[in-house]
Amino acid sequence: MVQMFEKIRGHEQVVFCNDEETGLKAIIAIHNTSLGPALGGCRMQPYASVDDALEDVLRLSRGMTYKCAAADVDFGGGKAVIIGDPEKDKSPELLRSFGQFVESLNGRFYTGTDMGTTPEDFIHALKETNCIVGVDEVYGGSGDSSVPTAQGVIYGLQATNRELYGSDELVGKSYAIQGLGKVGAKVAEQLMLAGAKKIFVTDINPLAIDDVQTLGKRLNVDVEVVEGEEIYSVEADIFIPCAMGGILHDTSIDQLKVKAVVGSANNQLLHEEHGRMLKDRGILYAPDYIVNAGGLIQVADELYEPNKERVLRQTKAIYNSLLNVYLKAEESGLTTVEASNYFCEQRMRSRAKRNSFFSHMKRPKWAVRV
Ligand SMILES: NC(=O)C1=CN([C@@H]2O[C@H](COP(=O)(O)OP(=O)(O)OC[C@H]3O[C@@H](n4cnc5c(N)ncnc54)[C@H](O)[C@@H]3O)[C@@H](O)[C@H]2O)C=CC1
Ligand SMILES: O=C(O)CCC(=O)C(=O)O
Repeated sequence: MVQMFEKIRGHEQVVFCNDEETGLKAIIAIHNTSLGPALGGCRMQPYASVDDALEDVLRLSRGMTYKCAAADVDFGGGKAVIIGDPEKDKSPELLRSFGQFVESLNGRFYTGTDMGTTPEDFIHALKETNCIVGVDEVYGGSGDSSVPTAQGVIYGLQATNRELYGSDELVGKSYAIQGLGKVGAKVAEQLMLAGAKKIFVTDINPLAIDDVQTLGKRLNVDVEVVEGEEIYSVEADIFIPCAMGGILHDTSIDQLKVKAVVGSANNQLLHEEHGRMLKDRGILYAPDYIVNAGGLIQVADELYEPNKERVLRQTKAIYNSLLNVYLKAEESGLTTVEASNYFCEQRMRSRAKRNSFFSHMKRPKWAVRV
């Protein structure tokens, strides 16, 4: 018992959802609601154990607290994981059952897609709860959140080029992209359109590789496909992780030949100390939760009635946030993650009295859907 509380230290609430009839086994973690109700996607994965699932949801939900603070949205950090194979174990009943558990939290947790789940899945959950975001526009949602996420990565790359080379220009540089899914493919396309000199890519999905190669030929950009972990050792200006987390560790950091890492993947650092290791190697690290906040900004905005223009404007703020973090890290000797955490914790402390625990219903300004 004591051990379990030790494990969830720092989190407000962890809910284990078990429905034997539909086979649902899920965990919802609410990390911190001092800025507002928790918001974060729901991942479905065939975790090897409940411990692995718990560890993932705890890390991801903590990341959401910082992401909300960095993006300046009045929401807190939460996330959910469903234990199961997204190809085999999904059913409308399972997703409705998940929706019922979300509803039982009475507006303390809003959720939507993440890896392994799609906006279509959540149409079933939406039948049981209003606390669902990111479904298609025809169902009242704001649609594909990977569009602003990819745009945010581009702003992050521009800010990083400014820091490294004194200019925002994406043109003439080389980039290494890991993962060409919803976000990575869009980033690759924008870089090619912006005149990138060369793009190294890797993905386990051959179709995603074919698409990017076809586009490279059409736009006359040199696209080189590399296998798996080779992506860590290519000679490029910036590495862009857009697949799984935990990929920046002792071995991969040793191999990196880039000047910076700027990508969408959540929880890129295996441990926070790896931020120090990157700094010591002279590699500029853009904290993932700043760079990949575009999707969050869109789904948070959706709860006040979707407005694409407003989302784009707020996503653009990623550029300045990142430059501020780089400056703070440079002046203070902190790593970029420590500098960024510092800003977020400051914001949480200053807002906590206004958006306090359980009080979102009382906030007069915004009509959060309940
Ligand atoms: N979609 C969004 O708006 C947001 C996504 N993120 C994060 O960004 C990352 C990418 O998200 P999406 O593009 O939406 O996911 P996705 O599932 O559409 O794409 C992931 C891609 O990575 C590839 N991949 C998987 N394992 C790989 C491996 N070992 N090596 C190379 N490629 C591999 C997959 O084949 C797929 O093409 C995830 O970490 C996600 O949590 C973060 C914030 C928002
Ligand atoms: O992008 C989304 O749909 C929601 C936000 C989220 O879960 C994330 O940023 O990881």
